[in-house]
Amino acid sequence: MQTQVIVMGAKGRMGSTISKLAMEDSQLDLVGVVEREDNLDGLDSLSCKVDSDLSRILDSFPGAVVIDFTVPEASMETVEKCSSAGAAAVIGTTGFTAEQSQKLESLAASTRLFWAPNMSVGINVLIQILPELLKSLGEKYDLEIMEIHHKFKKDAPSGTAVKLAQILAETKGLDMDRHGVYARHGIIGERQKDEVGVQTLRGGDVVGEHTFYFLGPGERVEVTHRAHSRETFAQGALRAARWLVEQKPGKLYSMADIFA
Ligand SMILES: NC(=O)C1=CN([C@@H]2O[C@H](COP(=O)(O)OP(=O)(O)OC[C@H]3O[C@@H](n4cnc5c(N)ncnc54)[C@H](OP(=O)(O)O)[C@@H]3O)[C@@H](O)[C@H]2O)C=CC1
Ligand SMILES: O=C(O)C1=N[C@H](C(=O)O)C[C@H](O)C1
Repeated sequence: MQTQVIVMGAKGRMGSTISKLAMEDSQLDLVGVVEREDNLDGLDSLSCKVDSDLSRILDSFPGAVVIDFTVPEASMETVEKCSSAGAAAVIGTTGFTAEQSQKLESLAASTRLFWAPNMSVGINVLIQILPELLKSLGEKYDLEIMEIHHKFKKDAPSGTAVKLAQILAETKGLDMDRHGVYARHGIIGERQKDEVGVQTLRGGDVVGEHTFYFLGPGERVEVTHRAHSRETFAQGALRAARWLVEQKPGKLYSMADIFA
């Protein structure tokens, strides 16, 4: 039985990649794509329903999984529509406010919802193992994170850096709301022991690069993840869609649930 998928933002960098791979996946049926009213041309090659209104497509395919890698305000609208229609949603969008994230958590009680800021295997394996590395290194090792992305990226720091910074900060007994340092400039004085620095670089066509620095006495450990193609994220999103369709509402699922 094929899993029906609907892709939001089908002309976007991620939406177009996900649509392409969905068409090539024998376990999936790309039944619809959504783009803005004034941007619907050139999508006929996808051989599926093309519309500017998700609800109209969901009327035809109520059992579909909606995949949304767009912008926060659009993704929130997607989730609301899926919740009303009883459809499942895989969200890859980053840059949500705290309120929007809370809304996703609350809607997940009654809607099959999946959100991950990075759907590559590599980053999600690092989410599992970096806390243990940091614990093993001990409290003398300062934590800093740097991320590099293409010049078109609208949010900063990346959702990946935000998520891993919080996880690793908590491993050190810290909290990014209090201990996060996102810019350093001028006479800043000595680095405090309880700082966690997150630095952002933007330029070129970098798909996504994250380096985690563990800086200790006389040595440092650096762990870098480099995404070479958006297909790594798209394959993760399609894997999540195949998995989510079999789940029940109850929590905001993430890649850790698939890896479990
Ligand atoms: N979780 C993960 O693994 C990954 C997450 N991402 C995240 O996915 C998101 C999208 O990234 P990317 O594909 O590079 O971005 P793009 O800008 O290439 O695509 C965004 C899409 O959203 C659409 N869009 C923008 N604004 C609106 C709106 N107000 N209403 C409806 N649709 C809208 C755009 O449509 P239009 O073309 O008409 O403007 C476009 O199709 C980002 O948040 C990024 O961080 C990216 C890669 C991996
Ligand atoms: O905007 C992107 O491109 C990416 N965004 C995600 C993030 O913000 O972490 C994931 C990936 O790094 C690519």
